[in-house]
Amino acid sequence: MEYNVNRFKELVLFENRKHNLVSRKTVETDIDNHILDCKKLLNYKSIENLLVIDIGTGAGFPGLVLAILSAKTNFTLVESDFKKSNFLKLVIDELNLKNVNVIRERVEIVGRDNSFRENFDICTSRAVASMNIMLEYSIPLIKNTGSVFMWKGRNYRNEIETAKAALDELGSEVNNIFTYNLMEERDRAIIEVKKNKPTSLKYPRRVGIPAKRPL
Ligand SMILES: C[S@@+](CC[C@H](N)C(=O)[O-])C[C@H]1O[C@@H](n2cnc3c(N)ncnc32)[C@H](O)[C@@H]1O
Repeated sequence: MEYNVNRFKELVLFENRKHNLVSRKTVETDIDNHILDCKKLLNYKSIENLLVIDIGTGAGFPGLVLAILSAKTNFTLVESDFKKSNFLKLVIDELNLKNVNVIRERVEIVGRDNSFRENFDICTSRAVASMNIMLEYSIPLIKNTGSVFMWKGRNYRNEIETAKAALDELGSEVNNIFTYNLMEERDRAIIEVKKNKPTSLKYPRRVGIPAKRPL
């Protein structure tokens, strides 16, 4: 497993020189922290044997890192960007990972597709959109009583405050907040939101609308 994490690291650094997958200025120094940040979920939650969907995986955070570390868990990675989704597929092939698949599509479209809708035990996402927008992307995809885990910075309380209407409208509530130190004291949080009822077919709205007119 550690070998695969190290190989993933090498591939990010190598491919990043050709394609702009992660901010070039900081990736060489920050990559270990990005990986550590992703791993933190496993300190709080056992994800073994679950069906997980990761939204906006980018170059692999957190969905691909967690997939490398959790061979018994099945991951679907949603990433609309062509270069990034190709990179995710390249890593999956190189490491011969059998527990991951990649969907190159906007999540608003995936969330309206019956083969994905209300299908996952948990959803993860890091640095994709503010919490109110993320809720509209993620809640339709998880099963009733499933959970969404959102990686946030120290500003998470404001995000929760702004997301109150979205939490309500989507029949969900903040269940837990895990805070930890990454670069500084208590600078990171993973917010767990629990779904309490099936999602109205109204959500997610059309591509671009959740971000343009957040709930
Ligand atoms: C800032 S990056 C973060 C990537 C990664 N999660 C991380 O923590 O490094 C946000 C990613 O989300 C993807 N994304 C944003 N909105 C999306 C949407 N509606 N559907 C699918 N992917 C989306 C972008 O293409 C981008 O790769």
